[in-house]
Amino acid sequence: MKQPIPVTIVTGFLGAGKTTLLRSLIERRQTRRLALLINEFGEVAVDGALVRDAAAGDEHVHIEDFAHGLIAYGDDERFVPAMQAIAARRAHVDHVLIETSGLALPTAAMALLQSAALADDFILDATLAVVDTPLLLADEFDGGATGTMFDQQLAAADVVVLNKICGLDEEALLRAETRVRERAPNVRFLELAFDARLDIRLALGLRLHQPTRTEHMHFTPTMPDPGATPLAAQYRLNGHAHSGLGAHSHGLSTHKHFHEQDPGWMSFVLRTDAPQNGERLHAALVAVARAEPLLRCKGYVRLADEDAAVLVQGVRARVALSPGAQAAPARSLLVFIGYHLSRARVAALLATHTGSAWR
Ligand SMILES: Nc1nc2c(ncn2[C@@H]2O[C@H](COP(=O)(O)OP(=O)(O)OP(=O)(O)O)[C@@H](O)[C@H]2O)c(=O)[nH]1
Repeated sequence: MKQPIPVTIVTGFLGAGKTTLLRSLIERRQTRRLALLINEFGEVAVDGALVRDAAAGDEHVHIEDFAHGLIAYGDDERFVPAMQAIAARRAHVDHVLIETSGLALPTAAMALLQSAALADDFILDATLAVVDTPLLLADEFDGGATGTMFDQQLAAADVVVLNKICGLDEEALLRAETRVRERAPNVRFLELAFDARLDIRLALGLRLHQPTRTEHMHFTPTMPDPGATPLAAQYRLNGHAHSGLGAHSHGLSTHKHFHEQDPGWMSFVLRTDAPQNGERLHAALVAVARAEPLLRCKGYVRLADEDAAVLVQGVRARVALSPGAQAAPARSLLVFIGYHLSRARVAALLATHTGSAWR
């Protein structure tokens, strides 16, 4: 019988460090042959480009990205075929990693792995949720759409990775751990990470899920099979009970969340032809994050006297510009993500602070 390929799902709120974690796992892959699926909320695949840079043409790392989308429950047209294509190359793949968008729940991918189309070829190894620990400690995930998304991602995770911990003392780490445990009591492991660097043995090959193949069945009031496991002994899979009962109980994350993305979440791209001044652009992005509900910005820009692209990474008002791996683009391009974020206001603020038109 063929062995199912283990799959690790990496979730976490916008900017938590999911892509950084994947990059670091690629660097530490040793002999493992990896296939990665990257799902971004924004319409431009910045994360895919960053992960490709880390893989640097390594033939044992296969990367596929779907920008501007969500791996959705049932009505997704790309996820299942992409996974089936990986299954067809199974002799060359030891482990699959799926990065969900920062605004997606991992549960859609988790459930699809158990569908008839994929269950014979794949097994969920673990779901990891990466957390921006300073933002957690600053109560930035309390309440509202952000807090709801954060809690739902955590609730689906087996392992929580407390990331961005440089500068935090023991007492702060304990507080962060307590907050995660309070918010997501079912999380099994907590890991600490600097720059999302995890020992690969703590990330891959955890085998936290049993092989189960359940069609998406709804509860029927029949007697259980004599051999069915008691419900209490089953592995939790985000509200879906898995047993011979074919029960289907909804927990925190119902299917609704995959079908009806909250329309308040906005993502748009702004571009400019004018070469930028790094310091002014940095100050402009900090000003936008302070004035508007901006949660994430990222992209590549052209600076006035640089031949290489400059990578912009902003998580709220924490903005960093660093040298990118490729040549400077003809037009600078930034993706902005936020809740009820106004494209017009962000463009106007950028124009005021940088002196160039952003459209
Ligand atoms: N200071 C600090 N920054 C970090 C750490 N880990 C990641 N970052 C930075 O946080 C920013 C966001 O990291 P990403 O890995 O792109 O986050 P992400 O979760 O993939 O983001 P989205 O896909 O947009 O949701 C980048 O600027 C990273 O360099 C860390 O441990 N410490």
